[in-house]
Amino acid sequence: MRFGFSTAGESHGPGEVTLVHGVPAGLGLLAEDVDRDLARRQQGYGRGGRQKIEKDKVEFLGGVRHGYTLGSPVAMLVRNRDYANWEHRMSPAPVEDPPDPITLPRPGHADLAGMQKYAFDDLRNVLERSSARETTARVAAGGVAKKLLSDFGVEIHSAVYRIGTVAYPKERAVVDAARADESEVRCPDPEVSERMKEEIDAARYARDALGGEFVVVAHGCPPGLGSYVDWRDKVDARLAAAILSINAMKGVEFGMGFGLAAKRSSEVQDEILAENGHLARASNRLGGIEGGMTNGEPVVVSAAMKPISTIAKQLRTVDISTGEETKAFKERADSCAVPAAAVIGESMVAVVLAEAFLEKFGADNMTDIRAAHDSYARRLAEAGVAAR
Ligand SMILES: Cc1cc2nc3c(=O)[nH]c(=O)nc-3n(C[C@H](O)[C@H](O)[C@H](O)COP(=O)(O)O)c2cc1C
Ligand SMILES: C=C(O[C@@H]1CC(C(=O)O)=C[C@@H](OP(=O)(O)O)[C@H]1O)C(=O)O
Repeated sequence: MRFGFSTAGESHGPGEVTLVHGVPAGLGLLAEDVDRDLARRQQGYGRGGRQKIEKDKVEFLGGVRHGYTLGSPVAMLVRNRDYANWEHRMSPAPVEDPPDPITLPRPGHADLAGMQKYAFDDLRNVLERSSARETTARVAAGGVAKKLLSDFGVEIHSAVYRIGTVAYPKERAVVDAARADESEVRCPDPEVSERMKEEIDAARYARDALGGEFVVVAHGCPPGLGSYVDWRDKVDARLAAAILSINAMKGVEFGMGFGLAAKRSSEVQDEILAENGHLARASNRLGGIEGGMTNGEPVVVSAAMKPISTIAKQLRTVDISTGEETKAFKERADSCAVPAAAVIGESMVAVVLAEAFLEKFGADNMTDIRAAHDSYARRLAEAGVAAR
């Protein structure tokens, strides 16, 4: 089965579940490989009270034995500690005194269309699954994908380069992404990080919230992941879908992104140079992808996140139970989640690249995959067309 994953779980239910299929046998995999990114996803200046309650840790329920994958689906559980406070409201079994329905949909959240689509009169039934708490389960899948990729020298980092109106040059964020963990907002520049934090404080003080932009960089991808042959195989299209599937993402770019539309060709294409028997590029303005395939340069994907929609400055809405105009439902929320979204972005990029990697090199077991990978690298080197 092709590498990929599904998730289950509600935000305040018992836990977040991930089922990763198509994982090759023989991949070394420890809980700490997953827990590292679960912890990073919980961090970030501007998060709400929920992160003080949760301490996300993975439990493997299937697919791993004595530290190695078995080739069977990898099943993972992250328990929601907050469930202890929600057992009555989120009980899977019927309850005698159900809570009052919530009928004031928030503009910008999934509430209204979700109630219309699934015939709910209580938007809690929508909110619980549309909440970005689900991204915990995605980051668990990303942990498996990242471990596979790192065994072949592929490393993935991210950095935040805009929060609200405070921006840092994207090109510099790309170069310094490996240092972003040092910043509470995941921006590699300490001075800009402080200004971003002030921007978040100011928005929160105004009972409002913020979005921003982040970039994910994958170093060490071999050329030829993805394909130009079929539209479904193009790796940039798959990465774009994966990024846009993250809650609140409204735009995705590769390399210099939309900025290239205003340039002349000679200012955009990455010239090919011969360098000591290798090929090199004079630049990486296209973000490491040409013709729907990786080209051996770092893959550079960035995304724009819209501001959080649950705000204390409640926006106008209509009470679905009465038809009366009123103010939107409000509960505990983040005021900025761009730093967390960047970590989720890393995970989704890792999943897509791992899938494309296993398509290219086989998927049954690590020994055969390594042999195919090394043979490909040898052929490119012998032909003098290996990337730097
Ligand atoms: C890490 C993360 C945390 C989020 N936290 C909140 C939040 O606390 N409150 C909220 O209203 N939306 C939050 N969102 C955004 C909503 O989940 C998202 O806007 C909603 O699911 C509707 O989907 P859409 O924005 O993609 O259309 C968060 C998103 C991410 C990625
Ligand atoms: C719980 C997480 O994110 C949540 C995403 C979210 C939303 O509406 O998307 C709403 C908030 O949850 P709560 O209502 O419990 O405060 C966020 O904190 C998480 O990322 O772990």
